[in-house]
Amino acid sequence: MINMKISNIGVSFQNKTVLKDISAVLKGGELTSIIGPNGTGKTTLIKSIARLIKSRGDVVLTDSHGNSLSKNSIAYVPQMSTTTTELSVFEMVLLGRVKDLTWKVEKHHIDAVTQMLKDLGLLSLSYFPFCKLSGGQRQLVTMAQALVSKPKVLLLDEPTSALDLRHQLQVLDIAQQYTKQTGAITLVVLHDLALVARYSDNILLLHDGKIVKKGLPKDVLDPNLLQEVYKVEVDVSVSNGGYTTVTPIRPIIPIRSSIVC
Ligand SMILES: Nc1ncnc2c1ncn2[C@@H]1O[C@H](COP(=O)(O)OP(=O)(O)OP(=O)(O)O)[C@@H](O)[C@H]1O
Repeated sequence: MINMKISNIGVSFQNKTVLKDISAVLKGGELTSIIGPNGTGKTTLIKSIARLIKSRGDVVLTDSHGNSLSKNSIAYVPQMSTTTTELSVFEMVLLGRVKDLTWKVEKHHIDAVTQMLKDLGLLSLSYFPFCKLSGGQRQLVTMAQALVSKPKVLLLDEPTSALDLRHQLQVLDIAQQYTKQTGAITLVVLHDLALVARYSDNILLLHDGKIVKKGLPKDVLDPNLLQEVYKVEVDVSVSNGGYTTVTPIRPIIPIRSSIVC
């Protein structure tokens, strides 16, 4: 089983501290959600783990024998791809295999891309230019590109933000299945706490650049804790179908007075 040890991650931008002493241990086969209010450092944390930005502290990824795994084992899917490439959807997803490609594209690469496009319902868009896709379609293609690279660590930054209800479930189902079947570590930034409750093995709750709680969904999705962090009264309940729902009731401080100009 792979293991990721995050120790004392800290990030500052122009002397402003954005992340402080973030430490956690993540295990293979588990999907962990990162939640917290806007601007609290979720994207910064995921980018630090992907080593896309400089940070203090350490991220050590090891296999079951304790050997270090390289940065190439990590796939990062950003919040929204703004790529203006004329490449087709098929070519974009094939780029996920770039580490394995030589001068020739082998049949197994084509098959892997075709299967991924099928799984995500994108096959009919195979030869459509990526730059002409809708926001949601781009999100699905970027996810497909990440998955065909068979990452040991899958980092997803708000992967459902542009998706309709069906595609939200589809993407998170696929991320969960991938995590369980391959033993990968998956970290997902999400705002929808009902989806968080449904798909997470663990949750990291961030506030003001710090982890205020980490643990199982039942422990982190606590109404009092959520009220304290999000400054909103919430109802956490279980539906007849057995799904946890988190309903915002009202802000505990008037919205207008919380706006800082
Ligand atoms: N390159 C940068 N330069 C300066 N400040 C930055 C930079 N990137 C992020 N920040 C600041 O760091 C803070 C955390 O940003 P981050 O994007 O990590 O938050 P987030 O929790 O992902 O927010 P959201 O939920 O709104 O996406 C914000 O105050 C943001 O303005």
